[in-house]
Amino acid sequence: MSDTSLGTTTATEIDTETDEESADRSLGTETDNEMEPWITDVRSPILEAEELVVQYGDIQALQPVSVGLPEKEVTAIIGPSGCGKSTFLRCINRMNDLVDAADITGSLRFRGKDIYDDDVDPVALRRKIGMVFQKPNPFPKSIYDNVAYGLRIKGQTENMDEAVEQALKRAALWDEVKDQLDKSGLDLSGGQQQRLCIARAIAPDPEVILMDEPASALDPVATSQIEDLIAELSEDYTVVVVTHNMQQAARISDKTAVFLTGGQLVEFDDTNTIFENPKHQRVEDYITGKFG
Ligand SMILES: Nc1ncnc2c1ncn2[C@@H]1O[C@H](COP(=O)(O)OP(=O)(O)OP(=O)(O)O)[C@@H](O)[C@H]1O
Repeated sequence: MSDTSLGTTTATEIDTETDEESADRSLGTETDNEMEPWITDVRSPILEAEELVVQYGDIQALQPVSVGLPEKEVTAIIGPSGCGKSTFLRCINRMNDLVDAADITGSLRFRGKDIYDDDVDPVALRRKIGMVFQKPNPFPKSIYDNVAYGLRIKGQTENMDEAVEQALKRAALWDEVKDQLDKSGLDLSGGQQQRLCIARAIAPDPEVILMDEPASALDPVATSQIEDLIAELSEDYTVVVVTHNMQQAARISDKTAVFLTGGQLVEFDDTNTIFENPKHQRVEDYITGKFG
């Protein structure tokens, strides 16, 4: 395993749980609780939510959510507007820490370690669990400096050129920008900017990449490039992607989580099953466009 240190917690501590124990817990005793039926049969999930609840003041954005997400696969999160998709995604790298009103209970484990434990440094966590947002948001800096940013924060001083090149290649942007690395990231097209943001997220060598509607602000060609890129990235990374676009979810994901009104995770399964043979009528109604 690569460096999974989350601040003061050592990789060794995180490693202490065996795959078997992890799977046991994910399949375990919680199934007798009606509120969390989607402890799934994902073996050795890299991320596990257990009874995760988010409240913004009086608004309960997430009902108790329990789910295990598979490693090096793409999980799509779908559901109607306001059902808690972004809230769930932002919990995974503690972005909701930045929202004063957010009250989070339950647990969310990354490789068995609860990321809400006191000894987890959120900044270190976000290097392991990077995020890409709906609207491309490159820094007003050069292409090179955008990608080098996370590496510098991490304290890296050597082999910067190679690392920047590698990240740009992995984000399928290198060929388009290799001769203009000093150009401002803001001068790229929307699709290029989003791939630059993906390069910035993967430069510090994360294990998980969270994407919140990464293509919804892009044209069809740029969208298709991002979708192809997501497929490539899942060979090396765990990708969790929120999308409003059900066809996109069906195209790009291995697993799909369906959240419905009230912040309830109603169904989680293989993407083919969700789209072809969902277990819940409400999910079928949503998938077939009867509501939402
Ligand atoms: N910072 C916040 N303060 C208060 N309420 C919030 C905040 N962020 C989200 N909410 C509320 O929490 C609920 C879930 O919001 P969230 O953005 O997670 O849903 P979503 O499914 O991602 O929606 P969309 O598809 O429209 O982006 C909504 O009722 C929303 O209004």
